[in-house]
Amino acid sequence: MADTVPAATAPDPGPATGIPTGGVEIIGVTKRYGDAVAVDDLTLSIQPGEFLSLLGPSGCGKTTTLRMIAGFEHPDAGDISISDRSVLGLPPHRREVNTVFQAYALFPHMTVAENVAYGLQQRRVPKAEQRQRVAEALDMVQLRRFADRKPTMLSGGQQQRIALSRALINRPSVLLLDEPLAALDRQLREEMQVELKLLQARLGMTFVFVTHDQGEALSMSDRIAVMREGRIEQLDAPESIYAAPASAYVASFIGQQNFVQGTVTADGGAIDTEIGTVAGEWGADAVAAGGSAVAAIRPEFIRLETAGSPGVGVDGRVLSVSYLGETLQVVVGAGDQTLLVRTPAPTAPAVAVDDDVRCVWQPSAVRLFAAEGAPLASTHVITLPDRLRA
Ligand SMILES: Nc1ncnc2c1ncn2[C@@H]1O[C@H](COP(=O)(O)OP(=O)(O)OP(=O)(O)O)[C@@H](O)[C@H]1O
Repeated sequence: MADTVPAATAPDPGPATGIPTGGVEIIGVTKRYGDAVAVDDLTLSIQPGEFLSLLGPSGCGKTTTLRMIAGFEHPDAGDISISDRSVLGLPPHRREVNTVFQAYALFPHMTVAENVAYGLQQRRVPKAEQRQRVAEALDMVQLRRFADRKPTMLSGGQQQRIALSRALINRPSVLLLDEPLAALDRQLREEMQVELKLLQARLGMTFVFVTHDQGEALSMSDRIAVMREGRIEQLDAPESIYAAPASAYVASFIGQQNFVQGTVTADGGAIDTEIGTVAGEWGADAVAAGGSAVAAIRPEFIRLETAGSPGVGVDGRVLSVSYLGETLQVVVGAGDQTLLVRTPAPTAPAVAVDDDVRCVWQPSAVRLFAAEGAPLASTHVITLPDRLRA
């Protein structure tokens, strides 16, 4: 995320071949920096017109992957093709891509229209055509009325939309976006997410979007590639990643989870834990009987009932109740384990701290995974106050 240089201009699309433009094939790509492997034998096929997000924690190789597609970095091994042609060895400006960075780097002394026209000017596109294309590009982001203003007279969100229209004006087949919304405040970011998705659908252009924000990836993407240490851990539609994560890592990275550690039972379909036997469905590979595993239950899949009610679950005591607007968040202590429960506020049961309750869930909502060696990234862990342990 260090670039402050406007994205390179893209050439006009190649000759019509009948092959839809904008597909990206990454085949067995590795990138090393000294001894560190930033991207590790990565293979990924991005469809023309797809909105694909690369999602993962800092340092997992998202930006390096994007920069190799753009041509700012070069793989040590493997191949990358765009619209069915290998781009290895091609400089950024000869690829059918353009990039939008987090730092939008608009020229402050130029007007909005001059900023957007910059790439066309460099390519000596005739003035009349420049004017028409700038107007079109500003219309795409609904900012034509600001054409004569200086960027400093606009909000952060408007400046980012100008950076977008500057990247779109050369009609790239693929738009690469490296955390373009990270600098915006939350409300603006959410508005821009909707706008970006609408724009992408309208243009039918391939978008490759780098983010470490799972909400952003879930709300915009056709598919999400969850990355870990230079590799793809899971590639799937947002709803599949959310409902059926393949590993505890993916489960911990997308949404919130209650993780309960245990040992796989003899029949292999459950784990024995501190809060009893928890049955569920295996994420990817099942662990053999007696092995260490973890059960993951999302807060919104747990229902609160009165203590002693029937149903699969566990009895506990309410430790805290927080009103979050649309939802009520309740933390329940059961032995040394705490469970986070989230329930729609309008239909939430009336519960208060120290109430005895029963947390109930459907076994089909529980995912079982092999226990990870390292602690899970966003494992829900709350230390019980001593007074509540007794
Ligand atoms: N120019 C470089 N020189 C040395 N190491 C680098 C360089 N660029 C990236 N790396 C290393 O490669 C790994 C992957 O970095 P990369 O920037 O692709 O991750 P990322 O997932 O995009 O992280 P972030 O979200 O923080 O940008 C990291 O360990 C990083 O330190």
